[in-house]
Amino acid sequence: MRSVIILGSTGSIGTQALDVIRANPRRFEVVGLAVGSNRATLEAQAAEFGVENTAVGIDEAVQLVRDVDADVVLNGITGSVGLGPTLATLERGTTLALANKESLIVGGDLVTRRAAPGQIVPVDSEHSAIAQALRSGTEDEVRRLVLTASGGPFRGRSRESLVDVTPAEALAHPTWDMGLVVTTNSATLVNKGLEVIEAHLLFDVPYDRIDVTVHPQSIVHSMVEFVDGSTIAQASPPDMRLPISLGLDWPNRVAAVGRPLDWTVASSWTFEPLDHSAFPAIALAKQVGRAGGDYPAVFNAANEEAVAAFHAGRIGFLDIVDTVQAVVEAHESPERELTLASLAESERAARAAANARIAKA
Ligand SMILES: NC(=O)C1=CN([C@@H]2O[C@H](COP(=O)(O)OP(=O)(O)OC[C@H]3O[C@@H](n4cnc5c(N)ncnc54)[C@H](OP(=O)(O)O)[C@@H]3O)[C@@H](O)[C@H]2O)C=CC1
Ligand SMILES: CC(=O)[C@@H](O)[C@H](O)COP(=O)(O)O
Ligand SMILES: [Mn+2]
Repeated sequence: MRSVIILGSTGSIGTQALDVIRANPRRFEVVGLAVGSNRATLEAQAAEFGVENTAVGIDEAVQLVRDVDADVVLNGITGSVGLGPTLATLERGTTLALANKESLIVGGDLVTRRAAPGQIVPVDSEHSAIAQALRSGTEDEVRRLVLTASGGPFRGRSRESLVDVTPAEALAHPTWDMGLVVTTNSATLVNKGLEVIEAHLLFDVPYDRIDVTVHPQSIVHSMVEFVDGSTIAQASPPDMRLPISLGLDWPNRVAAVGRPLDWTVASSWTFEPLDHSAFPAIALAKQVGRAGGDYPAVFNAANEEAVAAFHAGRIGFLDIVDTVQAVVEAHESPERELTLASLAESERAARAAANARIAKA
């Protein structure tokens, strides 16, 4: 029996994790639940799963992780606010099933340095796919990681045609049903930019050996190219319960957690190159990833502010990445060593810079 703490239990990742656990009551036991503010759903979940330890808000989530014994903590909180619980989990020595990519990207080596080998198990679909594919070869046999991107709801559109797109259009993801922030990030391709940095930090592969290809069907979740020219891809219908289940009990597979591909019907999987002129976010993310230090945190913080402003009707869709780019370009990294305190200050300054630009838009 694996004991599990779920952070963000009311969200898309959290509720799908509870689906996995509900279907496998002899394999998993929930010992802690944390949410942002949705107390009513939290209480219903705690009653259903018999959970005594619950938390509301980030400070309580950090305390929950510190106080409660568990085999694995699933971090399904959205945003860089998830950094505290990520660090608390690693410091306690508990396995971290990581959906909250922002905490890794923002913390960078402040996070990776605290993690024992294998302590972080990726839940993000692309990184779970890569982790599965990497089991086919040794580290020095890996030539390249290839992340797939759905292309989002605006795939194939020119930059000019995106000026007036609405939040509702941006939230109409073609293949995945996810929370508001990650869905918006899929539309701008900021999500894929973040995922390139996430892949670099998780698998220690240099940026010039991490590629992205657009795969609108979201069936191939990512690939590893090996030195002999062989490429191993992980494929399954788009359903986060599969990578979540692997995150909860890596490297063991949970039977019947997802439906397999149906080979009795005709289907096509297609791949196409990125359109960097319409979607500059991935090139920008690689630039901040290479710069390192607090640059990824600045990129993410500016994006979080711009996404909120877009949904509040304060800026247009193209202003999201334009704001991030302007904040990153104006940022001067402090000479001092990166610490949690300096990171918090860099994020605060980036949010202020983003909001100053948004106010003028
Ligand atoms: N959804 C998906 O399929 C995928 C998601 N991810 C990543 O997983 C993470 C979660 O995404 P998703 O589930 O879609 O997001 P949702 O918006 O659906 O859920 C967010 C969860 O975080 C909780 N939360 C928000 N703020 C706080 C806080 N301050 N303290 C504690 N809990 C908080 C929310 O609680 P409340 O309901 O009370 O506000 C909610 O439970 C993101 O990092 C995302 O990028 C990665 C791959 C796929
Ligand atoms: C399911 C998942 O992992 C998301 O992060 C997904 O990758 C979003 O899809 P795209 O960013 O490829 O549109
Ligand atoms: Mn993903």
